[in-house]
Amino acid sequence: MEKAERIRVRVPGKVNLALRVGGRRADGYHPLDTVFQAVSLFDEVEALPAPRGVRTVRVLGDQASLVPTDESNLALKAAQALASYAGMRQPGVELVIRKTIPVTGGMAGGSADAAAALIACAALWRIDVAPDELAVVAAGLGADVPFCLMGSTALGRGRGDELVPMLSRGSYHWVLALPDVELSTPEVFARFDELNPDAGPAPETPPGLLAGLASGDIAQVADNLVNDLQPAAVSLRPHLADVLAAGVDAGALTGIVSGSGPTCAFLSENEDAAVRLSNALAGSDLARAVRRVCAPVPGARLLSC
Ligand SMILES: C[C@](O)(CO)[C@H](O)COP(=O)(O)OP(=O)(O)OC[C@H]1O[C@@H](n2ccc(N)nc2=O)[C@H](O)[C@@H]1O
Ligand SMILES: Nc1ncnc2c1ncn2[C@@H]1O[C@H](COP(=O)(O)OP(=O)(O)OP(=O)(O)O)[C@@H](O)[C@H]1O
Repeated sequence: MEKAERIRVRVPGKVNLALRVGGRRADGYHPLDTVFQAVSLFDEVEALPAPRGVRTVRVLGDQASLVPTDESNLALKAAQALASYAGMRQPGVELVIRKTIPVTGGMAGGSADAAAALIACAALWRIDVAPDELAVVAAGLGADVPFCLMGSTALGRGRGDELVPMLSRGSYHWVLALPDVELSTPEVFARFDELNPDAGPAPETPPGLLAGLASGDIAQVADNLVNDLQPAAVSLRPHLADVLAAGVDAGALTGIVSGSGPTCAFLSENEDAAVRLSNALAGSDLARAVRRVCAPVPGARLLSC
């Protein structure tokens, strides 16, 4: 009997090193000027053959119960979008998601699963799709999905889905604090609107950030991290201010809210400093979990076995 095909894709979460946000557009989205960096916190998506018309998803991991398994699951939506793009009629797939990226954490967890599902289903269904075409399908699924395909470090404009890969030197050691509070991305953008009623086009990414990334100067990168959604996230969840202060007190070069939050990301000088910081934060009761990651890492990739 032929062995069932087993396709696995690994995909990283992200932090935004700069997240400059402009005023709400007529379509409800906000213009962004952002620098994404993919970090070594990975979800895994497995695609198994299923009968024609049958598409299911199972989610495994600590926070699995927070992820829908109906057609609103972003990985299932990705499978559907790819089938439509390729003009296939009802191809089947059984998806299994192993989650490590925090759910509604501001690290693009659902977007990552969508990106991984695109690669996994393309392999399972033997669709020969060029990376730039896959990026178009990805953008239709959500603003962060194209970056989850690309990974590494990239500049994002438009809704965040118009990407240019960036020159980046050096290895970045982050400590992520996952506070025990919830925040939804649309809610944070809506609070941004209340706080910035006169916002115009997205402000520029600080030139010092681009220079620091190009030269691998971690201190310069740390000095130029910026997140325009941070005041909105902190005003909705004031606890985040305590988490940010605790990370800096415990030795981080600096700390920022990741994307729309609530995850707080702290940049450390080197790996030893990151170990000390993560121990200090894990010993506090400010976060439900603390993770140490490095960056940048590649985007969604097939695993060979
Ligand atoms: C906060 C970030 O993670 C930063 O990278 C992204 O901007 C959010 O990306 P995402 O979650 O993939 O976004 P989507 O799933 O496309 O949109 C979710 C919601 O976020 C808001 N949204 C998202 C992106 C953007 N440029 N402007 C927005 O206002 C909208 O309310 C939208 O309905
Ligand atoms: N495969 C999936 N994994 C995680 N969340 C999913 C998935 N499919 C749908 N969702 C839903 O999407 C919403 C956003 O979850 P997600 O984990 O992507 O948040 P996030 O990381 O804050 O997003 P972002 O950083 O892209 O704004 C939640 O309501 C979640 O239940």
